[in-house]
Amino acid sequence: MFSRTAARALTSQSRAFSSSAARHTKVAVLGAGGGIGQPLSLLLKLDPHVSALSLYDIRGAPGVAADVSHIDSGSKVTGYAADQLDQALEGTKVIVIPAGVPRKPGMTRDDLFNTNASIVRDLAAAIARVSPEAHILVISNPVNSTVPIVAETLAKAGVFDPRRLFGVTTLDVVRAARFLGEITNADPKESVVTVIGGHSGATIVPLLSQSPFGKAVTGEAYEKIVHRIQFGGDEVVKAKDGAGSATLSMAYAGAKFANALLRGLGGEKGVVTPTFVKSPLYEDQGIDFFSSNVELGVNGVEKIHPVGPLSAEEEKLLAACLPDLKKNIEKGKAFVA
Ligand SMILES: NC(=O)C1=CN([C@@H]2O[C@H](COP(=O)(O)OP(=O)(O)OC[C@H]3O[C@@H](n4cnc5c(N)ncnc54)[C@H](O)[C@@H]3O)[C@@H](O)[C@H]2O)C=CC1
Ligand SMILES: O=C([O-])CC(=O)C(=O)O
Repeated sequence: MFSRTAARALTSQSRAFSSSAARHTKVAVLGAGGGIGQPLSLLLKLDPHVSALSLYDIRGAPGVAADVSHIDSGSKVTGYAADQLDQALEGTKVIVIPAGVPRKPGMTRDDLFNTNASIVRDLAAAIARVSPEAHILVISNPVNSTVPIVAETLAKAGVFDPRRLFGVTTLDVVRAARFLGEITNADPKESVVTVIGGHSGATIVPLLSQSPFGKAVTGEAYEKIVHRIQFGGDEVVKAKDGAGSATLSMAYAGAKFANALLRGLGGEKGVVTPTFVKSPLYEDQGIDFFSSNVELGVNGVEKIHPVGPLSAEEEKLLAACLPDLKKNIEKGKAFVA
């Protein structure tokens, strides 16, 4: 049993935590009118850490903002039209970017490069000018290339801080937990899987051997679940049959990652999740962006964790990942150079 003094101490500690976790952050969504942008804006409106929500798109953001702004949570929502990007970015601490075209059946994520590279570069250039200290969460595909594009654009402007740039790979982590839960009958909250590498096909490397549930999966079942995690995006593209790619699960994943970052920025300790960041882990092989578990804190990236022990199968998956990832990163950098 707690003594009265201990109970009082706990209460004041939890008050202190809730005040550090209270609404204090202005967040922008660039691409807020889209399939991801709309539900993501809704979920961010519900996040207790968000004090203001700035919704921008080249079309439709004021309407989405008017709609979301009626929800009875504490944050203030403002929509911005195509010619109001600078106003949308003013004073933002966290910027989430789901702007750009999605896949249709038969396309790879890399097929989106020609359209999305310039969209992301131009948004990054505006961020460099108006809100260079913001934390930037890149959802737009191909993530393996768009994150280096943002990094190079910020670097050109002299404002790149690797602690504040994140490729959102959370959907791979969400899928891995769900798919593993499905085959092991575990609650997905218990069947969490670290996913490393990048965000497309063979560059997605799930580390099932590090999960108590995952390490029990072997043989054909192992091959199948790895393939499903790597190509989960294709399942949705195929089922939507020309109407786009994952939007609702991605909005959930984007809000989940944003919440983790906001908790870290608010001073919560021990917030660790995979994300695609500038990373030293495979730099000796010319790969300077990589997703692995990252501790998020008051400055953004606090600590990049090593990948940990890998099974023989995972070593093979990683060997297949690295050359593809390297090409994708180089393509992004070359675009800005
Ligand atoms: N990282 C990940 O795990 C995932 C990434 N994606 C990617 O997210 C992106 C968006 O997907 P959806 O929302 O389904 O597409 P969408 O076409 O429904 O929405 C994209 C939005 O971006 C807007 N947009 C285009 N150019 C813009 C600009 N310069 N500034 C601001 N907004 C602009 C469009 O007007 C549109 O509203 C795609 O590239 C897709 O591949 C999708 C799912 C998962
Ligand atoms: O598959 C796509 O094009 C969208 C995406 O990145 C995903 O669902 O993982």
